Amino acid sequence: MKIIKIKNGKKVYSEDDYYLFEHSEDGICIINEAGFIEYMNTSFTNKFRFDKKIELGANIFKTKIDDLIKKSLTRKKCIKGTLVYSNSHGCVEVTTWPIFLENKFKGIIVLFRNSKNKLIDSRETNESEETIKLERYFTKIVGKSERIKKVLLMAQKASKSISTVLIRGKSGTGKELISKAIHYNSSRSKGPFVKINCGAIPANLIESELFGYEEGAFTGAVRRKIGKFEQANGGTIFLDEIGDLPLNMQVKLLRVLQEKEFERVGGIETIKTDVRIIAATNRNLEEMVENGQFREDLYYRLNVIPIYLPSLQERREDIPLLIDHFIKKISKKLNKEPIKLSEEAIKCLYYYDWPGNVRELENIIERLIVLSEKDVVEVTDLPTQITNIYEIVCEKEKGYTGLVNFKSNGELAKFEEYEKEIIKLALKKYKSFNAAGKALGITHRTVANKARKYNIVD
Ligand SMILES: Nc1ncnc2c1ncn2[C@@H]1O[C@H](COP(=O)(O)OP(=O)(O)OP(=O)(O)O)[C@@H](O)[C@H]1O
Repeated sequence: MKIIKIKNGKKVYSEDDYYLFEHSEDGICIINEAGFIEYMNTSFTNKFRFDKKIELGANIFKTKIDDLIKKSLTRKKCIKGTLVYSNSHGCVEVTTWPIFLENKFKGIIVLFRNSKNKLIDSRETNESEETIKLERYFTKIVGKSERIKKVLLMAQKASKSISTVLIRGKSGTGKELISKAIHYNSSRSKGPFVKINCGAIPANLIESELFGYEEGAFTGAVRRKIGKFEQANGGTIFLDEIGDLPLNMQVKLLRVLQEKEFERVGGIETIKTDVRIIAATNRNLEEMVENGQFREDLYYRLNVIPIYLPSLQERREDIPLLIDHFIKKISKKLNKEPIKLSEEAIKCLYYYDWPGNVRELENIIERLIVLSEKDVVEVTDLPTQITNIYEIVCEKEKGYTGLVNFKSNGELAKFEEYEKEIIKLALKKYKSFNAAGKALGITHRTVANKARKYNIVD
């Protein structure tokens, strides 16, 4: 019996790995860690596939496959439940198991079975369902991972209050996006949303930027200027990079937070303000407080509702969805045909560490849309900083599992075995004795000698 599988983005026929599953009455589906369907047995295809988009190579996050299954993948957990389908198929019992190979999450196996208990007419799971639904502005923020869902629910709750919010997270994780969603989902949405980047304005100008100035306040102040706090009256002010605010300005900000009033630079009139404050930073404010660089009282005033945005690395399962989102968004903006990425190219993006987070992903997709001349973008079309990491991941998948767990039983191997693997890896990655030697900090002659010794080259 022939079984179709997907390997490296291509359909291949195999009689080996999944042969036994073909004899099962139960529907069986295997989904990899990035959400791609790698295998479906005949029973699943004939009896349990209720959405045409559920096919080999499809990503489950783009199908109507049940949330229970998506949840099992994002949580890397076993989940049992009864699904009720509105058509003639009735109740189906679903069980999922996470697959771990050498402590690395590889995906899930999903088993579908017709339920004998026809009386069950509501879904039962051992997981508590999220009862709160995301509202309009938050549904636009892409992400299905548990971590981002928690952030969005917290941000939605924050939007219903007037308390100060402090958003933490590395650059490009979406802090500004979340703060806008909080504002536009709040009762202040008709008021202005005003942003100021505290890190981008020189220390001597920040006071007049925040609070404005009166005519003649300093040389060059030819007429009165309204500051950001006045502009934001009735709305929200977003203080980005709050950790960069100089200490003397921190005192003034504290007064606005406590008394809701300030004076323009060079002015005597006290101005009342009605502004909701959302601050953001990627700096460690707690450490700054300890070192005396950030006022403790201001820290507590700001940190009323803390929201931590995870890096993209911490929620890799959102990468395929974000890729899809940016392809649609950017190709529309640039008036270009949407590109397609091969399954392997998506996997490659999945394994990259994304130091610049979602912004970096957005920029890469834009670059691919602008430069791509092919129908399908392959791994070789991706920037080398991304493919280098992928090569190492592939090496690991082929058996090289890192120095400590080099042997499958977890024991250390002989020193020479490590050396051989390192030389092999370096030559594969850098192609020449010279470059490999440079990377390893040894001479090209040593690399060449060792490569011969271990029969890596003739
Ligand atoms: N979950 C998401 N869904 C869709 N787009 C996102 C998401 N997260 C971030 N983006 C996009 O990524 C880009 C960077 O986001 P944003 O400017 O909000 O990050 P940031 O954390 O404020 O960055 P910085 O700290 O550098 O100011 C923006 O174009 C934003 O629209």
